[in-house]
Amino acid sequence: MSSLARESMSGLALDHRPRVADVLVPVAVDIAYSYRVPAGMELQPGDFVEVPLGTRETTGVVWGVREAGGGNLKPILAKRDLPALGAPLREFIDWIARWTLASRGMVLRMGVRAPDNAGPEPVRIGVRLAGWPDAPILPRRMTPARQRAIEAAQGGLTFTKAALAEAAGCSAGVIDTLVDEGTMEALALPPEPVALAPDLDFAVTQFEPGQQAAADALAAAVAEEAFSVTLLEGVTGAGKTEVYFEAVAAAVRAGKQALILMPEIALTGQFLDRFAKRFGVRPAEWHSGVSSRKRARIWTGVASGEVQVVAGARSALFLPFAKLGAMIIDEEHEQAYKQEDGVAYHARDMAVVRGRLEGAAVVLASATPSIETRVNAEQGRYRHLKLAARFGGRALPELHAIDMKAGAPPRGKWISPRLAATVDQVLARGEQALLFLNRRGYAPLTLCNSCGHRFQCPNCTAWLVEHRFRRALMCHHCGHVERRPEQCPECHTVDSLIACGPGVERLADEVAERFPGKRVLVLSSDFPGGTERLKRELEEIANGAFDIVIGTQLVAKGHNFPGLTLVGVIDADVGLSSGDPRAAERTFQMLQQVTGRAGRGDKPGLGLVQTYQPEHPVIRAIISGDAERFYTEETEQRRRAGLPPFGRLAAIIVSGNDRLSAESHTRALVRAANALPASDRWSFARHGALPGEDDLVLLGPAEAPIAVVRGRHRFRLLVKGPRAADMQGFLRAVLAEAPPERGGVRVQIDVDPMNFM
Ligand SMILES: Nc1ncnc2c1ncn2[C@@H]1O[C@H](COP(=O)(O)OP(=O)(O)OP(=O)(O)O)[C@@H](O)[C@H]1O
Ligand SMILES: [Zn+2]
Repeated sequence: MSSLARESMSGLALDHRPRVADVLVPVAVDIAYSYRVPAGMELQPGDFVEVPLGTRETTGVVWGVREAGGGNLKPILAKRDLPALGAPLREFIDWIARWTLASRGMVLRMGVRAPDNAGPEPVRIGVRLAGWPDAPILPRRMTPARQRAIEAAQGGLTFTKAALAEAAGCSAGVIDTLVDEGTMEALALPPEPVALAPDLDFAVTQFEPGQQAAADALAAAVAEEAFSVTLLEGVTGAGKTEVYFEAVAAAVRAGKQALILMPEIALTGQFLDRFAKRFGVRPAEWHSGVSSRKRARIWTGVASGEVQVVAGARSALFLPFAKLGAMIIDEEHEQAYKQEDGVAYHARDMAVVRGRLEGAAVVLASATPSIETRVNAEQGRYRHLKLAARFGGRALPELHAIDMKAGAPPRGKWISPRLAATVDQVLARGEQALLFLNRRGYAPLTLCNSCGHRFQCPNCTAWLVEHRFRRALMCHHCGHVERRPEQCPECHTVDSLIACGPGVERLADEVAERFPGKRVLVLSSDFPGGTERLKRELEEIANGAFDIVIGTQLVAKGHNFPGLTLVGVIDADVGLSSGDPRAAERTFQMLQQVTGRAGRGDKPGLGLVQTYQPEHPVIRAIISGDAERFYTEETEQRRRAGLPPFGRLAAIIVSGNDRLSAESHTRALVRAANALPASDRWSFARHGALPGEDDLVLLGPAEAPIAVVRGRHRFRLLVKGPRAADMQGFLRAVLAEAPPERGGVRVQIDVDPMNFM
């Protein structure tokens, strides 16, 4: 007789039928494990439970409850006091796992890490005058500081110690003494709310007619309280942020929640302030820089509906919204939305999925939408709103190409005479210039002048990048760091090492030499001080504290620097020749975004683009300002090549401790694909056969362009096929048919890959 039956017979159980719960646990397994539900425990799908897992215990989420004989299943240990995961979020987790081929447990992990990090709330201590107002207790000895503290506390209000010390202009020690003396009393304060309710009428934006129409359309979409996707496309500086704030307002007005996803949330101090300017308070912030305790509280607040607006990085997509009304994906074209390690998912695409499951309005905002999103809008799957002009009658920057074949700077210099002369003019007018170079460090390659030795990473197929600031040679792929030696390790010649090519640090040397006495800032993500430093620096740029800013792509994203009138692109050709199918699109977006930083204030902007290929279609499209033409041509090329969004791609990346094991497993995968029986869900062009229009094709194996990363040898396969093919079904079948991964071999699947390295 099972123990459950015994319990039932003894009359302990409220429910007499034995029940089994299928519980998903946050580890790398796809199936939900079955556990016996102890008598008397009420469980619903979505409930958090404590379960035994091997030799340990873990928190899992109930995926289903069935009536069945529990047999000798292990029992659920306890039900946790956490808000249950709603059905749409559970479905979302299943959906992502199916789409990415990740295990459901790993996807769940992304959604439930937060509440478990909740340590006990730190107790906040407040102080106030004891005996106020009738029976004050004065300290035995009065000092001016004590006097000020007592005066500041008049009225009987409760202050935090720090706030009172600041108001009184005294140290916290003075307050402590007053508490010891009995003059003040200390008491525990309730925890600070994680986010205050936005005030929809705090500062209503006065829109221009075009903006107003777009804002109304977004508000109407949210008011439908049904799933929709709208592309909000507007030139740089058009006021997209202000406009989509009205979608947020509409959601809150309807008693619902809003999520704003941003590609680089850690850098968006400016954004949070703008939100506060419109709504009086900042939204809840969600990213890796937020303390885990605070995240745990936001998680709970989002689940209860108390937190109404969240601005966050892609992981915010897994928050347990109680009633999601609107989702904004800002800078939807950004590659940062694609997560590459662990579960390989694209947050923009998954946001659309979540929006559908939640019945929410999704807004994709960008000045340079991805081809995928553009096509969806053109084909009517998405609504399309356009803001064609900058706010306040400001003009888009005037753009010119500088042909470096004709007007190149001397060797070892990167700023052409024409760009330098224009910087002089801009600075003379008291305006700011931005020099953009998307290369961190001092120089991308170091070599020996005497024997030609090149410094390569010991773990990766990559040159070491010199970082002079840190006096080191660094690998940008694995983080390997070594000292830059005095002599060549190969031929031992002293002082023979030379830097090849420019990085932002080297450009800074040239700027210091060419523009002496100017205030120059190099903005790069790898300087010490991290996000806090960057935030401050971005603010200072906006306040005009620098004349020349040198920066990587960090400066290109969404910032508003009113005094900046000139953007000089040092090397527009950098990304054009890579083998990436999105190379043209990315370069176009990058150049459009960075030149879009110019002239956002009262004065007109100018963009100068240094290039060796002024005739290249991407460069021509940028300079002419004919974005439509670029989109049309690029879309047509994708269509002809059967590339996304007209066809689908998936990458299979096989890595191993040595080249041979990685390569032979890759070949085994190819054999497995060729050995698959025919299916009615896909057709596969077997090796040697001419692929038909509806066939999936397997390209490769090819050694990855960066063949070794972190000591692991990598091979790639690319599956390409029509939109309608069941790509995931095919991938699953191949993996099932292939031999098991042995000897340190690992297979990663990347559906809709953005990275081909
Ligand atoms: N209706 C308005 N009233 C007052 N200020 C506005 C209005 N619309 C836009 N602005 C201001 O214009 C500037 C540009 O707007 P915003 O940054 O939203 O543009 P954007 O379209 O997001 O540009 P980008 O794509 O370059 O990030 C901001 O300083 C913003 O506050
Ligand atoms: Zn490396």
